Amino acid sequence: MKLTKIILRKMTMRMKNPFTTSFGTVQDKKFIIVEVYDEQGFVGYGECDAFEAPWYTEETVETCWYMLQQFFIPALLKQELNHPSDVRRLLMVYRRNAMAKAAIETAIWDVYAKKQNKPLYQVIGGTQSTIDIGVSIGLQTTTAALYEKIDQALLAGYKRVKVKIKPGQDIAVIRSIRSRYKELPLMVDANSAYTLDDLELLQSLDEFNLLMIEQPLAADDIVQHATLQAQLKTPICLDESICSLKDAMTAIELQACKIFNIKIARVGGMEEARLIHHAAQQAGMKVWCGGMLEAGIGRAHSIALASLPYFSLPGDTAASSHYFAEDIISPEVMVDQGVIHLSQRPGIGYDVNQDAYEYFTIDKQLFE
Ligand SMILES: O=C(O)CCC(=O)C1=CC=C[C@@H](O)[C@@H]1C(=O)O
Ligand SMILES: [Mg+2]
Repeated sequence: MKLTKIILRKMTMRMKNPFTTSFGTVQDKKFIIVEVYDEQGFVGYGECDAFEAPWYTEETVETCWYMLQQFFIPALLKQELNHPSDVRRLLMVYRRNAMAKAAIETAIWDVYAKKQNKPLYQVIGGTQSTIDIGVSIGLQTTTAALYEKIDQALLAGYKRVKVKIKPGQDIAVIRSIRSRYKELPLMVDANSAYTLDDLELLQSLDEFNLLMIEQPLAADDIVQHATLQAQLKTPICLDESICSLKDAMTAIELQACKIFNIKIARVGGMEEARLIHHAAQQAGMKVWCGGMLEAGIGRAHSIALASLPYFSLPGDTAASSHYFAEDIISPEVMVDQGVIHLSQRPGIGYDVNQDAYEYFTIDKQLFE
């Protein structure tokens, strides 16, 4: 397979509701789409999940555009590729910049699957034709607003609820949720808002029967997470700390967590995500697929990933309509009573909705 043409698009889509974490708020989601064409005219799509500001990881929309334009596109355009897994090796000489790498690598996986006339999920080794889905609820300003979001999620049939916490908006909030929803499969995500000085506070979350606590400490605190996990009953799930297979192996070795949230963008591509899945399986750790408030193309890739055999906990890939009034794919991602049925069509399994796609494009660059 040879890539003959690549198009980068900068897009912006207004989210139905602003999403707030311990870092800040996203209302207008800016992102990049990578379109790759091969010599036979097949086209594949990848989405870059970086946010506008570097609060989740160090990458931004602009740094990803730059890395793609200056390094990753020149490295891959006109290259003869035997398999999409070659991309991981070809881009390894460039340090980090995982989200920019993942955007082009996933587009190449899509082309490859379309050339094989097979659904991407089967090409990567996925075996589950349905996957369970939960929702992630951002920080709310009132308890009433939080209850309303939880009620909506339950009404739609989502399989679990994740709520964000931060210092000052933690124990009392979780206590009130738990007293109102006794059986709710519930977890919390701190997005690195605590330190080991908060040990007692984090231990007091043990009484609420949470599925897990996601990323309580800083991204580079793998050792500190091991210290914390040894003193908590609730499983720790690592998100921001795991940016590569190597990070995953370190966390396994140190017993820093019991669960990984795998995101294709954060780890640098579909191949790295698969390797982390396989390592977790060998180590007996649980995995699930996170979300990045992505539009339909990123969402489709995450859905394919979550079909790998060892993904067992509900993911964050909620329906398109949960985030946006209109998505850039057709059909949109639908969730039926908390379940997504994998598309059996070739590649990512969704078409681009051309009208919406053009409408949300704010910049475009062609490489040949
Ligand atoms: O619904 C989704 O796409 C998941 C939303 C979500 O929880 C997150 C998205 C992006 C960054 C973080 O705030 C966060 C996470 O940490 O998992
Ligand atoms: Mg998280």
